[in-house]
Amino acid sequence: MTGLIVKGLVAGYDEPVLRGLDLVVPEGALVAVLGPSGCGKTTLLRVVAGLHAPVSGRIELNGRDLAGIPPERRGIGIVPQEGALFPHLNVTKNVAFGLDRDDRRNGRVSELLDLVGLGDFGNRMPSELSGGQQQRVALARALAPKPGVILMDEPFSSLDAGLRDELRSDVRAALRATGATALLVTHDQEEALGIADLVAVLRAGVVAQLGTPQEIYASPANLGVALFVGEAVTFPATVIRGSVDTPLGRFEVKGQGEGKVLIRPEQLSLGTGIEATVVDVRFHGHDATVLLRLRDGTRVRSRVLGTHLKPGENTAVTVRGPVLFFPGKGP
Ligand SMILES: Nc1ncnc2c1ncn2[C@@H]1O[C@H](COP(=O)(O)OP(=O)(O)OP(=O)(O)O)[C@@H](O)[C@H]1O
Repeated sequence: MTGLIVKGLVAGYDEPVLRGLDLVVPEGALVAVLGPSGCGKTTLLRVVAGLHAPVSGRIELNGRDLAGIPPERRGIGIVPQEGALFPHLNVTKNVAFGLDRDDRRNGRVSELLDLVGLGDFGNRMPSELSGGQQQRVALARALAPKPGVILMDEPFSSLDAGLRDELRSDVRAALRATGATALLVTHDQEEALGIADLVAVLRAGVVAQLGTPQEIYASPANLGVALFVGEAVTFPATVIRGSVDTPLGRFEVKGQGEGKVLIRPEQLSLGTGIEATVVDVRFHGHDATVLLRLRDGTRVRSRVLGTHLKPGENTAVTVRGPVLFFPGKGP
C-alpha cells in the first residue's frame, strides 16, 4: 500500500508518549490526528519528519522505510503552527525555496500561488501578509517540491473563527487539486471532523480509532472516543433483554451488562415526550442548546435549530435515532 504507514511506534522523552501507535495515511488522503493537548501529536509529527528519534517502530512512506533517513531526504513537507516563513524572502522566493532551478522556471510557483488564492502576492514580504495569508504561503511552500506527505501541526490554531473556516476549505481544495497526501494534527474535534477524509483519535499513546468522520461520530469505538468527538448526554445503565431504562425512556441497544448509555444532544427533540422544564437556553447563532431538567431532577442538554423557549417554561423531550451503549465503567 502506498502512502504513510506507521507501525508500532514508541517514542517520547523521559517517559514514553507514543506507546505502540499504528496509523495509515492512504495516498491522496487527508488524515487528521485528533487528541487533547499534550497527548503527543507534535511528537508524532516530529518523529515522522525525522526530527525526533523513536524508541522503536517502523515508518514507511510510499513503500520506503524511513529509518536512518535524514529529515531533508524523507520527501516530507511541513506546515507549522504559524507559517514560519523566511522573513527576509518574498512570497515567491519562500515558495520556490525547496525547488531546483528547472522547477522554479516552469511556473510551479505561480501555479501554487494561484491555487492558494495568492496569485497577486508574489512580491509581498511575509510581514505584509495576514496570518491566514501566511498559512497559505506555508502550504504552497510545503506542496512545491511534491512531497510524499505533508505534515500540518494545528495549522489554523492562530486564526480567528471566520478565517479558520475559509482557510480550512481552501486548504482541503488545494490538497485535493494536487493529489497530496497529508497528515494534520489538531485538538479541535470540529476541525478534524470537518476537514479530514479519515480521523485518527489519539488516546493514551495509541490510535483508539481510525475511521471516516461519520464513523467516528456515529459509531465510536469506546466511550472515551465518543465523549471526545462531540457533546453527549450519558446515563449509567444495565442492559436487560436487549434494552436499557433511562430517565429519557427505554431503548433497545447492542451490548450486555452494566455500562453507559450515550445520546447526542441533537437527538433530543422538543415538544412531545417526557416532561421537562427549561433551565437555560444558550444561542450559538445557527442553533441553540437548551438545558432541561426532567421530573426526577436529571439534567440533559438538547441541541435544536431554533427555539422560543425560555428558562422556567415547560416542554417535553423525545429521543430520535439510535442510542449507543458502552459496557464497563469507562472511559
Ligand atoms: N522536548 C521535550 N522534553 C520533554 N518532554 C516533552 C518535550 N516535548 C514535549 N514533551 C512532553 O511530551 C508530551 C507530548 O507533547 P506533544 O507536544 O507531542 O503534545 P501535543 O499533543 O502536540 O500537545 P499540544 O496540542 O499542546 O501541542 C507532553 O506531556 C509534553 O510535556
